[in-house]
Amino acid sequence: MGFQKKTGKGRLDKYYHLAKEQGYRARSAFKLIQLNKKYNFLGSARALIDLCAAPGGWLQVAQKYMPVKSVIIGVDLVPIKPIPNVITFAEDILTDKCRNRLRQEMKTWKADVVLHDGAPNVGSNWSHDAYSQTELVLMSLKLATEFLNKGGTFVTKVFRSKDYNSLIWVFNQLFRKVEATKPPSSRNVSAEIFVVCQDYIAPKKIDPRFLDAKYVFEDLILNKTQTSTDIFAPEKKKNKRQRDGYEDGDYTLYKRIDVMEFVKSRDPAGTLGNANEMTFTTEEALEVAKLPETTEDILLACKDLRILGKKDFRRLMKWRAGLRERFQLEKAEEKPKIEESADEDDGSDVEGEVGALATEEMKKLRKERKRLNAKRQRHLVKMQLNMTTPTDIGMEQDGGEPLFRSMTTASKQNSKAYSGMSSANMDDFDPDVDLADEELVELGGRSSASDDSDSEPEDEVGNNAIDSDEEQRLVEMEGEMDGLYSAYISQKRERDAQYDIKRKRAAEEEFRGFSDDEKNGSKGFNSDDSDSEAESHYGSDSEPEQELSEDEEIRGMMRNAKAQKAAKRKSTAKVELGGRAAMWFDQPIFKGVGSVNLDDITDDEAEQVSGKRKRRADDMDVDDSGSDAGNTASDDDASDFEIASANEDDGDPNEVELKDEERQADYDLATPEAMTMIRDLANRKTNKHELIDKHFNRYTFNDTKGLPDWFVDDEQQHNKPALPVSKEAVRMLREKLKALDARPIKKVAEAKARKKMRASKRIANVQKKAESLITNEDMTEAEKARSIDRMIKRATKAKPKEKVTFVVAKNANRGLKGRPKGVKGKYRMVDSRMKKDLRAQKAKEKRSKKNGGRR
Ligand SMILES: C[S@@+](CC[C@H](N)C(=O)[O-])C[C@H]1O[C@@H](n2cnc3c(N)ncnc32)[C@H](O)[C@@H]1O
Repeated sequence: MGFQKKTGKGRLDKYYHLAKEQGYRARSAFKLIQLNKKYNFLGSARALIDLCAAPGGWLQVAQKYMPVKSVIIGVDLVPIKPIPNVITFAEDILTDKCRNRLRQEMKTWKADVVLHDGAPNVGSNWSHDAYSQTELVLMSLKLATEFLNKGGTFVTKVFRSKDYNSLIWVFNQLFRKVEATKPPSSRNVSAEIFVVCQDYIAPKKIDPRFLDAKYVFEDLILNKTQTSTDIFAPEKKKNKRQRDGYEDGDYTLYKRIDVMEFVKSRDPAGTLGNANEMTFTTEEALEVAKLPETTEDILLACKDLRILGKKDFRRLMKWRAGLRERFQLEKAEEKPKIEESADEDDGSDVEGEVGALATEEMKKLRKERKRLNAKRQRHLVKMQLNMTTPTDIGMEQDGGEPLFRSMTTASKQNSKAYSGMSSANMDDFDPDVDLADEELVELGGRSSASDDSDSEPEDEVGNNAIDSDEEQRLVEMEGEMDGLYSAYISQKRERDAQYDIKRKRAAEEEFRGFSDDEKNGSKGFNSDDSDSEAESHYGSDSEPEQELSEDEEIRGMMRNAKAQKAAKRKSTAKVELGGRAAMWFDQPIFKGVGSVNLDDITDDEAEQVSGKRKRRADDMDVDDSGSDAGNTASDDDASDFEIASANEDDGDPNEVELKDEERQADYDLATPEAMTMIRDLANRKTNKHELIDKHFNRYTFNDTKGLPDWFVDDEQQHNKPALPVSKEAVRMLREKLKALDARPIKKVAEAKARKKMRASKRIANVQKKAESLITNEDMTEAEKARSIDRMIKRATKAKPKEKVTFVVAKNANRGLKGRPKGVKGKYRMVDSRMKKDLRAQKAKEKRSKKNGGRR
């Protein structure tokens, strides 16, 4: 489908093109442009050091935006192609050699700005890269403390990783203002964040531990109860520093899991929410892939777990349930418990006796309950057949135990059996296994069939009960699915940095730093909407504890989800500190560090260049968040799948200003091109990014300045890319049009409706008359039938067309206004010519009929 430009990072986006057009060596140049636009640190700077500067994009920007004759020094591992008025050299910034060289170049000067955009040469070992990056940041900070003027600015790139908070804390010790932000030119998929540290304090003495990686990163311990935090407060679970990549705290990596991980997981919703793709790699998984139940839809859903709609989610859960049964996972998980209880029985003799007595007692109790349950089942059925009333049942309750409470509980238990998501399988039911009360009730219908004491034929009764239970189960399952789905959504959101960025962009049109969010009490993350949403899902928290059976997986999953939610609510990135760090972290300056937010900046720079360009593809974006999400609804709600609007992504002011009607027009699916795009999006043959990419061509950034208006208009009208059109889309559109054509025009439809109404009135009249006729005892049946027949004929007989009298407008009738004398009924004024013509035409028609149609 069309052309696709791909690079290692996924695509060549508009900033790539912009950079090319403006002669920047790297697209990253726009990051500095946008950062400077917000913080304006280049305009007044007289000396700047760029650490990790190759190929020199940032140096070019610095040279352009700083006053002439400023000192600009760039260093990188690799040599940098010369830039006028910029000093560059190749060194490793981690070495003393580099520091000495910098001292040499700076002489007595101090820098106003130190930049650091370093990134280790990314290899396959992500954890190593993330670690190296953090080291680079700390080293560049070290260099900054040496070379920066008091009041100077340090700009650094950091990755969202476990060490993020620690770094921010250190920055806060040395600078008066620290803000984390993500310029629009930084890809959302990238884990990078830029931290702008302003107003260097320049303390006389700096505690060396501030800049010591071992000290800075090892002292943080996260509160154990915290299971998840926002994307800026990644969790840490161990006292020791974990250099194992982003698994715990960072949610930006593309994560693949094997399907069996999902199948075996006790928290399938969380597992789905945490991953991007499920693959069939293990032996078991390959076997699963061959199964007939592993349908095309399942495979598709596995491919992109980020856009699972409710339907897909449900499908995956059911598929998982089937697989768990196939692999007998439920039984496997249950067995140890049974064995355990057997072990417990091997106690001392006294314990054995007590145990035996208890067992005896239990048996009696169970028998009694079985009997009771059977009775209740019968009553239920009777009630369903209107043979009794609910009060009858209530009267028969033993010990005031409410029947319906038990039934509800039972059905709750049943729901797991129905959904196949847990261990209780009706077919596997063994009456000898020690059952929970609710389970007894649940299976009452069945067990009573084998209970001799209740000799009544109960097969039917049992079935009916099961049917009604099944209905309940269905409802329950739906409820639980909703809960699980929302757990999946919230897990996904937590992980999904993109979501937060989009949300922020939608909420804020301005490029602002995280200090604004601090003002909001870090509302953005800690009191995430999803929480309240989740609360509503788990609003039934008031359910009595006992109703939660230990072994149920669904309940387990629900509990997990609840716990996650609860922890998330509490998770204001509560950090527990060890040693002296606790004191430091208590300082007011550290407040809010745990709640750093990403910000977005407007994309004016891009707009300037791109002029009036319109990206129709962006407008084609579908926003489900009518679901979750917007998407949020969309999201939230998930919409079934989420493609954020172009505005959210790009902050394109032109598009923000689009009027509703214009949008309407752009969203119209009246063209086969639009229909093709939407179909491809919906069928996941393409995605938003591909669509956007496809709409960039070599004319995209053509400057229209200075061109005559007629030319620009002409271009706008005719210079459009030829969009792909699929046969299917054309067919659908044609059908749509056909259906439209088939509709009668309004006036005809109204006339037909009037006719119909008149006819139905006549029929109603006839009916009335017929009724009175039937009760007439003076008439014989034959007479009645005849007169009804007549009435019907009269009512349905079409009225003869009223004759139209033609009046020739001559003599007294010439120029007459109003009805001519002596003419009754419909009339029409004609001149003599017309009358003759009509007569001639009629004669002609008559003749041609006589001659068999020949003239
Ligand atoms: C993203 S690029 C910088 C791009 C630059 N800001 C620009 O606009 O052109 C990251 C650079 O960091 C450099 N780098 C990584 N580790 C380094 C180190 N230890 N010392 C110096 N440079 C390093 C890499 O060579 C790479 O050129």
